[in-house]
Amino acid sequence: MTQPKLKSSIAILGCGDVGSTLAYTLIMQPICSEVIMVDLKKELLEAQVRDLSDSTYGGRSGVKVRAGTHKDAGQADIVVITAGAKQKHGESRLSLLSRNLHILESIFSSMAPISPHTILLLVANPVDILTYFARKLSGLPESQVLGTGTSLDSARLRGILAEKAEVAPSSIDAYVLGEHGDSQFIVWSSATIGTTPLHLALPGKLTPEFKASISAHTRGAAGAIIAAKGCTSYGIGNIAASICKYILFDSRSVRPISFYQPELGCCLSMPAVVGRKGIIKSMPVLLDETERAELEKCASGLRGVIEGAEKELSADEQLRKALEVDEGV
Ligand SMILES: NC(=O)C1=CN([C@@H]2O[C@H](COP(=O)(O)OP(=O)(O)OC[C@H]3O[C@@H](n4cnc5c(N)ncnc54)[C@H](O)[C@@H]3O)[C@@H](O)[C@H]2O)C=CC1
Ligand SMILES: CC(=O)C(=O)O
Repeated sequence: MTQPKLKSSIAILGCGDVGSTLAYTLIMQPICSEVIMVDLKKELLEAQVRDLSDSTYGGRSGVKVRAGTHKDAGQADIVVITAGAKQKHGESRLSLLSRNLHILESIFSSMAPISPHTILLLVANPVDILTYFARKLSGLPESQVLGTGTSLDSARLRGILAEKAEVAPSSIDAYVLGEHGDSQFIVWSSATIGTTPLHLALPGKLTPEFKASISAHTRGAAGAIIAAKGCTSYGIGNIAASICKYILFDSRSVRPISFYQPELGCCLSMPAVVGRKGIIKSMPVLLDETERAELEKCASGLRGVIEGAEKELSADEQLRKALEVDEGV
């Protein structure tokens, strides 16, 4: 007779600023019974595990933190990928692609074989492109591969609109969709405060200038924080932990998440129901003409980036094969 599974484990690949903040958030809530930390930097890994473990001894969270290998990680309930280079001041997320795609490839070859039940959550940037390739490299069903996408941008949007409307952020229902990057767009047409459409809640304020300044704030938030402190970590730590909770608790929360969009040929954020099996279903979204055009433009840009990356991967593969022949492997 098989024993019931009592543990819920989350593996975090990359225990730098984002990975360690996520681990700390998972412990403090608490969201799972075990956090497995993985990093190539052995000293950093050990130090993070010791420091995070220290945070568990005084409280009642009961979460066990341990260092693991990539292979261990591949058996966890959720694998969160934060491993990768981060933007320097003035760099775009897309400029990280080549470095982080190679890291992603090496992660999947070290993790194999991945448990068929694992849910993958991509955080490393550019997150939509890496989610697309993680889907291919992992061999997991599409519904089990998701990226944090514009969840963080939507939280930032909530924050600024809450300030303008002088209400709690939790009362704002507004989404940033598309790319977690420069081509993201705000769905103004369906934004509400409570049940009140935004144009009624903020009478006379929704001018093109107001919208442009809110979009610029949301799009530029990461750059502004990185310019001053070198990374962003608390916002994404909380967002990634919440998504882990929706999964392990099968909460069926509707969030803007990056996942594969068959009709657009790429991964980008659209509202989805998130639960124990990952993306339970996508939620239809009503877009006006401008928003629809923004979505098409965003998807076409992402498809262009994917095509370029696919060429780079196939050139790498050819080079690898040629070297193997040369070396008589
Ligand atoms: N999606 C989002 O909203 C956000 C994404 N990010 C992204 O998250 C990523 C990580 O950012 P930080 O933690 O600040 O960077 P960091 O440099 O502090 O940490 C990255 C860690 O990954 C490790 N790593 C590299 N290759 C690895 C491998 N093969 N296996 C295991 N670990 C490996 C490094 O040793 C390093 O410790 C970046 O790509 C950043 O752009 C950051 C904030 C928000
Ligand atoms: C770094 C990043 O992607 C963010 O904070 O939005």
